[in-house]
Amino acid sequence: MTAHSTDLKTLLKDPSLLETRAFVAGDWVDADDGATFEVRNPARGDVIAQVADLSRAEVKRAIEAAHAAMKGWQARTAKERAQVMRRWFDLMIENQDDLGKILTAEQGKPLPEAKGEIAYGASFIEWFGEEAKRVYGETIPGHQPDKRLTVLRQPIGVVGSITPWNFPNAMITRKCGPALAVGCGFVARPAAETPLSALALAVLGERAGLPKGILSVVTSSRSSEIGKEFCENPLVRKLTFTGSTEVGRILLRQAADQVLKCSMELGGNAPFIVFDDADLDAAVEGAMASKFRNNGQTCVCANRIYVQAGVYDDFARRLAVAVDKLTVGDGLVEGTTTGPLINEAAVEKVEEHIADVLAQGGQVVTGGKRKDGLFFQPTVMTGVRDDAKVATEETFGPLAPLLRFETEDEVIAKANATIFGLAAYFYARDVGRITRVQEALEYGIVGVNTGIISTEVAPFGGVKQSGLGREGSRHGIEDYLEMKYVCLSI
Ligand SMILES: NC(=O)C1=CN([C@@H]2O[C@H](COP(=O)(O)OP(=O)(O)OC[C@H]3O[C@@H](n4cnc5c(N)ncnc54)[C@H](O)[C@@H]3O)[C@@H](O)[C@H]2O)C=CC1
Ligand SMILES: O=C(O)[C@H](O)CS(=O)(=O)O
Repeated sequence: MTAHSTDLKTLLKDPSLLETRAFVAGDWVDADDGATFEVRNPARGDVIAQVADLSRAEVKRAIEAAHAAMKGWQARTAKERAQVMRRWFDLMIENQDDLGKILTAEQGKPLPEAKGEIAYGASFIEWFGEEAKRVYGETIPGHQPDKRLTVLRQPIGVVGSITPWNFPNAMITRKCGPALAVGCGFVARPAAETPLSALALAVLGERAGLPKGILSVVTSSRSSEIGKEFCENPLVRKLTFTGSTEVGRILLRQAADQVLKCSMELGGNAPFIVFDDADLDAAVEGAMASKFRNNGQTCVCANRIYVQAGVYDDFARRLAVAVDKLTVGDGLVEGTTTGPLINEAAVEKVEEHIADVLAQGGQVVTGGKRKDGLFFQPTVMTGVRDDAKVATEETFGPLAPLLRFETEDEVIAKANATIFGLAAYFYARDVGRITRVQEALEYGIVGVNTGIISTEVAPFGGVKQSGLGREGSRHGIEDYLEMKYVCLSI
């Protein structure tokens, strides 16, 4: 670990963005029992903050306050709510540099990438502020002469939100954007690894004019306890979760008791397919973007790279050259392209996947070893078998495993042979092949000749065991609305 500590406050233009109290019912509070948990900088290992460690009692108060605040918030017009959301967006962009530094300090991604996440996260606040003005109802021709039928679309109610550490800003705004824009109350429980970005978001939301109590950020190290409060509290009408499929299953089981409506953005195992008619330079560029963004810690990262036999060796060589240009280091240091992994378990997972490929006779082309602390060499491996752990489990780290294939039918079958179905990518130029492959891949998102697919204007989400529902786009607002059919007899 780097010796020097991270004195975050001195790095910020506005140190008041570095909040360590929880935001409950419109007040900044310590935990009732004064408990706190540590937040560490994964690049340096030092403690950068002690944050309020809430229990269910405080979360219950936050839920009740969100429920109470909805009446007044829903009484405002969609335009008035949109104006608050727009101010929130503007404040995020004005403070992008500070928000980026806070994010890099607690999550590790390089500052340019962190600032990119702030812009991406802010785009959901902007987008759904606008979308809220277009939540239309319906009139339906009556089934009897004296009947007038209408359909209303109303805010679902209080939303409980649980999010991961890998995108500590955008994963929250992708949820609270639509929820708050339509008039819901929102209680966010961020990952304990990265609470500071969520708290800074609330500081700006309060400044933008969100009414007292409509948004809470309940920081806690006791994730399962908070999850149970969300699932068991009768005032909660919606649970929205982003994280692993394993935890998604736990929450869905818990939510079943109240038949609680859930949105789930879960794990992935993205295939990245390079056909022999691909533009190899473009394919290398796409693989670099998809595989090594956030040091491989995204649910839509290329997890298995299939290369058609005729271009396998050439692609492997070109990819290794590009990977060797990456600069691993502290995300707050200029020039760093690749930060640390989030924790020791993440490092060990990458080591386990590499060892497994080697044990099966595969080779390391470049990288392959951990560096000091939580840093890891970006790695390319060849000779990877279809039954390797890296082909069936999500690595969530900087490992690019290359698997060889012969035919289109063979690679589609292999790409689809997983319980996951979030993102898939392929590079080809033949229009018939592009059409056939994009239709045959069983995924919620398909990148064709691109490795980056994320945008607020398109529906993000998975099929199979990668999730339920969609976030972003005009569809993303549906998860925070209920439909009411009114049958008027005249
Ligand atoms: N589909 C998507 O958009 C995304 C999926 N993921 C997936 O999540 C995993 C990596 O992120 P992690 O944060 O490690 O995932 P995780 O599933 O371990 O944790 C996600 C969040 O759930 C909380 N949590 C854990 N156990 C819980 C429980 N029993 N009850 C309530 N909350 C609980 C954690 O504290 C964290 O805030 C990977 O599998 C990745 O693919 C991560 C980000 C986005
Ligand atoms: O958590 C994630 O991995 C994000 O959903 C990926 S993205 O939205 O930034 O592509």
